[in-house]
Amino acid sequence: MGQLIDGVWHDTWYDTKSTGGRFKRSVSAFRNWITPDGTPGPTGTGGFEASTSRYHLYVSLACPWAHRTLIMRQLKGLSDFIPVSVVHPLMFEHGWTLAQDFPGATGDSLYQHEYLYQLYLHADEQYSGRVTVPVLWDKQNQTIVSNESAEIIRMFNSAFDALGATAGDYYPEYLRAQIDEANAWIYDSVNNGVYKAGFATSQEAYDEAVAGVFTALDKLEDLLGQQRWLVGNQMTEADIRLWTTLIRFDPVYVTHFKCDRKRISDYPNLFAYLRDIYQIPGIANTVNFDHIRHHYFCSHKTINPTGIISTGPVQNLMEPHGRELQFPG
Ligand SMILES: N[C@@H](CCC(=O)N[C@@H](CS)C(=O)NCC(=O)O)C(=O)O
Repeated sequence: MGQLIDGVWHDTWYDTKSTGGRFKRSVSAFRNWITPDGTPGPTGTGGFEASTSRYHLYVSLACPWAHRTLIMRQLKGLSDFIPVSVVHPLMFEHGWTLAQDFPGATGDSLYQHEYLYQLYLHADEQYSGRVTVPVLWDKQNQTIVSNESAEIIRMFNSAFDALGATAGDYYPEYLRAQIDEANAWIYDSVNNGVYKAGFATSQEAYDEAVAGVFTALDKLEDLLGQQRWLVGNQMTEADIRLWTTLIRFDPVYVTHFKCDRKRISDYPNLFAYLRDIYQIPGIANTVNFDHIRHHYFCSHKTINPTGIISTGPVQNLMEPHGRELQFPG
């Protein structure tokens, strides 16, 4: 765990001293967009035209933000267009590494970098900031298109459609306002809420964050008892974004991040919704509990110094969920 400052790696944990024990996630630095014709997207510069052979994705299978991009890549049938490199699940003094001594860790097939921070330096040798996954890489210009998962999934959703991506729009025009609204409160209270609880270094910061997590889960339980999906009557990116946190909740966040008032399996609607999405063809293959559990329990030495991995819950994610019958059409 660390960061780059003017192109030099520094091994430092998150600073919560200046924020009253509160964890604040920094803003992603590379914000360009792949578009069908290479024109600029909502942020960044142009020149990143959709292509079937130009882009590459670096992910951690442990990371909920990177997991969003893997799910959208799967749903949109982009696996042949956008190959993936998977980092090692353990993250210590060099940050994410491309070591291969863990099943499923692929190494860096493009440049054989040892550490992910070297990829950031490859893009910008003076880079300052955190070195995070996911990273969407442009092989042609040898640079980072984007390291913001929320924007990468929108590119995957539509930029490759004319090149043969699988049909399906997970950010349809007519639902955008509602999706944006759902994303905003779910990000703050759930996706990032569990991290705020887990990385809090004051009781007050923890109490505030964990209350937010469970107020939001109670609200979601109620909502998902009335409708199959978060927004409208189709699966959207809002579901993908919520789901990558839910799938990690019982196996990790309950114990490791002290989000232990309830488990997802204690919420009937949330647990059925979790299984509904898990059982969509191709989705289960994006989930790797070995990477997830090893990463969190072993890498966060400040909150779990022994590195002991808890025994974990028994969950049957293949149990029928019945939501298609509960919400027909
Ligand atoms: N806003 C980013 C956040 C990505 C992020 O924070 N990834 C974590 C892994 S779960 C990471 O790489 N952390 C390393 C660090 O902060 O040094 C996104 O959604 O893409």
